[in-house]
This record gives sequence, structure tokens and C-alpha cells, in this order.
Amino acid sequence: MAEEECSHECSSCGVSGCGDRTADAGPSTLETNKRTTIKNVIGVVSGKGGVGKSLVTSLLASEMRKRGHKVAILDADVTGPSIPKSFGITGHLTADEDGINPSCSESGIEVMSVNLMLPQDDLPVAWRGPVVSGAIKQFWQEVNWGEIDYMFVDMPPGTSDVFLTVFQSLPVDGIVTVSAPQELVAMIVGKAVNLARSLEVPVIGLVENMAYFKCDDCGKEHHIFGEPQGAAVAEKYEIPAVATLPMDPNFARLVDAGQVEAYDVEGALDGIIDQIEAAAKAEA
Ligand SMILES: Nc1ncnc2c1ncn2[C@@H]1O[C@H](COP(=O)(O)OP(=O)(O)OP(=O)(O)O)[C@@H](O)[C@H]1O
Repeated sequence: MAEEECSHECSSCGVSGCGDRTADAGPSTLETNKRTTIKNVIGVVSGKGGVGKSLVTSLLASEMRKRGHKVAILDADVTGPSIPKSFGITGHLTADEDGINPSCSESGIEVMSVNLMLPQDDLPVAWRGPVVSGAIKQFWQEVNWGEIDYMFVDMPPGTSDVFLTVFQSLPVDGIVTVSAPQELVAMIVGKAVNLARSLEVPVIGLVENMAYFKCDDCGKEHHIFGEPQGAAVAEKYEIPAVATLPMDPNFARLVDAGQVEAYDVEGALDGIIDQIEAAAKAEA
């Protein structure tokens, strides 16, 4: 292949018969550093941006942490990183001879995000796909994660080459997919589910975010974005656990205040968390 066309990302490159393909190319997962053991990796995906994937990643991690597990978040949404802000994590990372030390949330969730490496968090990250993929691999390989029971990977929206990099480089045990009730979004989620399946990664749960708005005065639930379709989508794609989250101004308020861990989801995510724990036990 011509040098200028080559991304040097053999594991996610579809060009067959390329003479430059390295011997270790292919879907073998990368090693972590010597101080790290990560037992389970869960990707949080959505086919479309802005449906609340980062919020759901933060909530799943918080709920898992409340169950006493050691939890980490790898923010793979490199060009739109929002995880540090939702946990109120600021400041810069430190490193030692073994690797980079992740930041830690108030409840003890370890976080690695490109935003923690920028001199200012409002600086844009305008990187091409292979550079983004390289950063994610470094987050996996060069961070001193330590002993982690569950790592949640906040994926960029869509099914880009970064999606392939993560699923082919990290030992992803399953995905949770996030949708909003619009029909188009549900259709797009199907693409992410089908891609994950083609990569032999099980789809553990579906979170239908912004499914309804509960009126403070009358208590009635209003379906602002149309009738919820999470259950129907989950049945169609044979996804074992479904959760719905309301449209709630408190989410935005707590995320803006860096206090996402303080939100009480009132058990809404229990079915999915149970499913993740059960899959991990079956695997062990
Ligand atoms: N259920 C909800 N109720 C109120 N606000 C919400 C809800 N879900 C998400 N939001 C808000 O919507 C915005 C987008 O959410 P979020 O960043 O989680 O989406 P995303 O799918 O990760 O976006 P992208 O992948 O494009 O970065 C945030 O400001 C978040 O606080």
C-alpha cells in the first residue's frame, strides 16, 4: 500500500494482501502494564451523539462502585471527552517509571481521559482516526490502573474506525448500548449492535435515556421524544437487560457541578448491573 494511504493500523485496516501488514496484525488484544489487572471490560456505545452515553457510563460506573467493586473509566471519546467534568476531576496527571497514574473520583473510580492531559480543558482535540486510536491504546497499555474489577469504556458515538480499534485491541467482555426514543436513533443503535455482534462481543444491556419527563406538579410522565421503544428494540436485537432513564434537569445540573456520583438512579440500572456481574461470574 502507498505510504501516504497507510494508517499503520493493521488491526483495523480492511486492506487484504498488503505487503506491509505486520506479523502481529489481527484481533489479538493488547497487554496492560505490569501493575495492572483488569478483570472485565464493558464498552458503552451509541450509534449517535448526544443521547447520553457519557452520562450512562458515569452512572453505570457509580452504581458498580456502590456495590463495592474496583471500577475504572477509560474515556475513549477522545475528541469529545466529558467524563472528568461529570466527576468534577480537574488537574493534571502524574507518572512514574511504570506508567501514567489515573485520576480518581470522589468515590474512588479511576479515570483516564485526554482532557486530563490538556493544559486547558476547552482546547480542541482535532486528531485523525489513527492518532485517536493510538491514544486509546496508550490509555489501556501505559496507565497504572492497578487491580480493576470493572472497566467501563466510554466510546465515541457511531461505528468509526475507533470503534474497531477498541473492540480489536481491548478484551471487551460486553457492551451496553444507549439510545433515546426517536425511531431514527433506535435504528442507528441497531448498527452498533450488529457491528458488536460481528466482532463477537455480546450486547449485555440497552439503556433508553430521556424516555420520559415526569411533571413535578401532577406526577404524570410525558414522552417528549415519542413513545419509548427500548423494550421493543431490546426484543428485536435479543438484548437481555433494558433500563429507562427519565429526562431530568438534575442530571445536567449534577454533571455541570461535577457531582454525577450523587445522583440516585433509584435502582433503574440494577438489571443491567446484575447482568454485567452475572456475565463476569460465568466468565471467571
Ligand atoms: N436523561 C437526561 N436528562 C437530562 N439531561 C441529560 C440526560 N441525559 C443526558 N443529558 C445531558 O445531555 C448532554 C449530552 O449527554 P452526554 O454527553 O452524556 O451524551 P453523549 O451521548 O455521550 O454525547 P457524545 O457522545 O456526542 O459526546 C449532557 O449535557 C447531559 O448532561
